[in-house]
Amino acid sequence: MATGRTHRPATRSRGIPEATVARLPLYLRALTALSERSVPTVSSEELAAAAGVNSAKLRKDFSYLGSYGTRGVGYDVEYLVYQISRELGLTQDWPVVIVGIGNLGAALANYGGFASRGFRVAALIDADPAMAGKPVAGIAVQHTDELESIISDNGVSIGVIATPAGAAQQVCERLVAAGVTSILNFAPTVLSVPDGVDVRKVDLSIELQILAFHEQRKAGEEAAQDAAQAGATAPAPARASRVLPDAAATPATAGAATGAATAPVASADVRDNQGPDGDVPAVMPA
Ligand SMILES: NC(=O)c1ccc[n+]([C@@H]2O[C@H](COP(=O)([O-])OP(=O)(O)OC[C@H]3O[C@@H](n4cnc5c(N)ncnc54)[C@H](O)[C@@H]3O)[C@@H](O)[C@H]2O)c1
Repeated sequence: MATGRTHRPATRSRGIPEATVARLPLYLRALTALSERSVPTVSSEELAAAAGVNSAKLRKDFSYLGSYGTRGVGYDVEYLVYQISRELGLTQDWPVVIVGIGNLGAALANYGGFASRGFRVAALIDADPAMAGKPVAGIAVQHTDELESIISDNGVSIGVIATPAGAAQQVCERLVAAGVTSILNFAPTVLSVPDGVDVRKVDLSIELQILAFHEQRKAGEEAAQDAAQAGATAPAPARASRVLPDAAATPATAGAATGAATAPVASADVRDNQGPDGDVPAVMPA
């Protein structure tokens, strides 16, 4: 993938930790909002609060970009927008194809946030012949028969998969064979790709499960506080048993929250995506 190695030291693009890269879009979003309000400079504390990150982490992250701010003044908003955009490769146009134009694919196609961040939806592709030629978000859907020529004609390197899980691996293989080297996968399945191909996976049901985990922990903490405030009169074993039933209810809570809020994601999908990670971002490596 073109990342401008000619004008940047290779060590910089390689030396940025993945966790920092994952936070750069958060900084960029906060900085873009400041830029739109014509705010010229921002302190690390203000920017960290706006991005939801701690300020020491932010300063460390920006040191990887070679950006240290000015003491007493802060960071130059416009310059930082440019620096982060360049680091993320957003100073160039990225044509993207979306494959699978059902509920989710159509919603993604209609999302204005891609274009405003440099991702141009070059084509919408679906296997259903009845969809061919139908406009979605102002773009005529094309049949999968044309997938290879669409990729090469538009120089597409990023593909979005929004097909049912069962079709995703085959779609992925066709995309990769046609020249796509980065895939954003919404289908609830793990994709196998050759070396050199990056896959990121989005799973909202996992996010809901993480929220459910925090909800039950908060409930547990509140119960423990109540028990502590109740004081010496209550016997210790009774207090302990008051917290435990909530914790035991966690799996059911997570399942219910997921099923209710993400109707398209079947319960089998949720099981497929449960992993050992304690804190999985909305977009994660596949
Ligand atoms: N990651 C998430 O948070 C999240 C949320 C919602 C849905 N999903 C997943 O996204 C996918 C799509 O969901 P949906 O509700 O839009 O489904 P949908 O049934 O509405 O749409 C799927 C589309 O894919 C097309 N399709 C099927 N096989 C294809 C193939 N081989 N090549 C190209 N197109 C093909 C179908 O014709 C259909 O238009 C599902 O896998 C679902 O589980 C993920």
